[in-house]
Amino acid sequence: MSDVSTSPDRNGPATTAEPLVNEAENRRKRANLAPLARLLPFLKRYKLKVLAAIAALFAAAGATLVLPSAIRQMIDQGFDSDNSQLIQSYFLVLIAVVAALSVASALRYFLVMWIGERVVADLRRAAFDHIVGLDASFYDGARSGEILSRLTADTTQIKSAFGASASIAMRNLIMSFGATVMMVITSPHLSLIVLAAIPVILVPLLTFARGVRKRSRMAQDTLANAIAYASEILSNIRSLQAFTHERHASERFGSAVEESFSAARRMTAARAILTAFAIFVIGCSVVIVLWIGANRVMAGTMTGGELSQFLLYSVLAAGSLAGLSEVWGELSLAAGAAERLSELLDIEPSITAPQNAQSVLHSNAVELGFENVSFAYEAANALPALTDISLKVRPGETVALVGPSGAGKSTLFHLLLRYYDPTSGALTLNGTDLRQLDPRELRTHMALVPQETAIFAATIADNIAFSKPEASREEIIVAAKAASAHDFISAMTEGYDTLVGERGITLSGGQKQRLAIARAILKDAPILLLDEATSALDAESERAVQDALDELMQDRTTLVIAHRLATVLKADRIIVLESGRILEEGTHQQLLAKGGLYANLARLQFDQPLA
Ligand SMILES: Nc1ncnc2c1ncn2[C@@H]1O[C@H](COP(=O)(O)OP(=O)(O)OP(=O)(O)O)[C@@H](O)[C@H]1O
Repeated sequence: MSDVSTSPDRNGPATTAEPLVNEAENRRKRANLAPLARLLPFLKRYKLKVLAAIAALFAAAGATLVLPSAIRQMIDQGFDSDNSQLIQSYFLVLIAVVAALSVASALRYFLVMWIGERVVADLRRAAFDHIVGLDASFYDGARSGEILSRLTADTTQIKSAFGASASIAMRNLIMSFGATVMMVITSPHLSLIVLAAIPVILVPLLTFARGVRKRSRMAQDTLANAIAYASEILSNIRSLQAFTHERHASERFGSAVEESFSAARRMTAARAILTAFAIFVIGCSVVIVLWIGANRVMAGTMTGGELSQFLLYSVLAAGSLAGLSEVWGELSLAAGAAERLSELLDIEPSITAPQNAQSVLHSNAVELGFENVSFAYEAANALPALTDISLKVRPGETVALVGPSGAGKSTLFHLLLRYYDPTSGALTLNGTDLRQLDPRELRTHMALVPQETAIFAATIADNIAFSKPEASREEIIVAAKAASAHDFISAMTEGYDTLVGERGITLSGGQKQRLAIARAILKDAPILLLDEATSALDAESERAVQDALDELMQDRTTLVIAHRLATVLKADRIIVLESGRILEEGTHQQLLAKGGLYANLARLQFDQPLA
């Protein structure tokens, strides 16, 4: 039997699921920076800070560009002892420039990092809000590890782009432009030589940088795979241990990590060579300029100060250009990440509220209807899971669903909860088509007790209040008492404040079920969807759970996937499903008398003397 609350995992290991997007397509798109534009709305929220950061950036660049000409003045005039007064004030000005540079740089750093962190925080929130609103058919094909990696690794990549890289790129752009202009002003002749050399330096640098980027992409992809695998393993750790699969898992994770290490190593080696190359080429060009300049100074066509000034500007210009080529790679990585995130943000949930959604009157008298409902899951080769189901569940009635595994019982619940819409036919609530309702509002009318209870790493009280977060402690206790859970909760060291482990690892199966029932009681919804567990509860827990369920089912329209004789005996009607069709319908006695599938199932499943 399946747990309707965790349908994404039902199709076996998530490794078989398709990746969200085609990887080759992804690589093609990564080549340009356009996807970063998608993030502009996030930036626009902080306009003032962005403007301040740009101002600080210009101030820092301006101060840096002032320094070489200050040094030239000092060399050409300062060492002349006639001007000793001048030189003193000159150094004071220089200190003021350095002070301005340091303040502007600190401001730039703070603002840019702040913006980066803020944008990523907003982006993570927006992505999470979006993801939790996506419908079941999205999760049928998604890997949770991959989604997590988008929420963490991709956003981190964007943070570094918005933080460090974007500011370095802008600073380098401004600096290379400013320094080039100053070079030309200082010495047009030497500038010509340097400008002619720029393509010789840049072309191989950019080509090489592309190789670095490709390798770094590979390192990232392999790491994402390793992380997706680890998250899959951790969420199934018990089964892993039960099948003593640890060594295999460690080997697989180990080799994924090693693969990502060697990809990172290749990237680092390429980067190291790039750095050596850049330093060599830039160094040589500086030496050549120095060489030519020195000859000009000796020939008396240039002053020593001019040459120093020019050299400093050319070092600044060349350094900025080299830096630019490096951050370009990082920016395009961030563009790749932004692209991946945008794809996720662009996925529209297919189950949405219609415009002018009708609302359901809150009342306990709810009638459910299936009118010629057929449904097939979207998965490739999926056979129809339900075919031509017509059924009415009257207000307050309890209908038990019985049938062999795969008959479509959980699918009926999925459609009622509007995880999916039927392929044809309609489901109704008090006569209104469910598609006319907001799925969120619809679900407030239903309480689901799944076969496997989702327990969160929180206190027992918080776990019960999951269905009604505003519930008071008294309400929680009343619900727990009605669910026969109060006694075992009170026996715990910290009672309702006891922390339970992730997925309720510290609780027994029966205890978790009773918490789920308490949750449903607290929700107090008029429709009850109950997926009974077959897990072997001892007789006492079974009775406790049964009492709790009886209490819960009172006066509610109830659909129950039945595994207990007690449940089918109490049901007003039993519907027998097979291969997605209704095969038989009636009370326990009527169906037994018929001697059909139900009689067979009852004999096998309930393992009880059949009255
Ligand atoms: N998310 C899904 N994607 C594709 N096919 C699915 C999905 N969920 C269920 N199915 C298929 O739909 C059919 C009906 O499944 P369903 O879970 O409703 O049966 P069930 O009667 O609840 O079975 P069980 O008692 O074993 O849980 C099965 O053939 C199943 O393989």
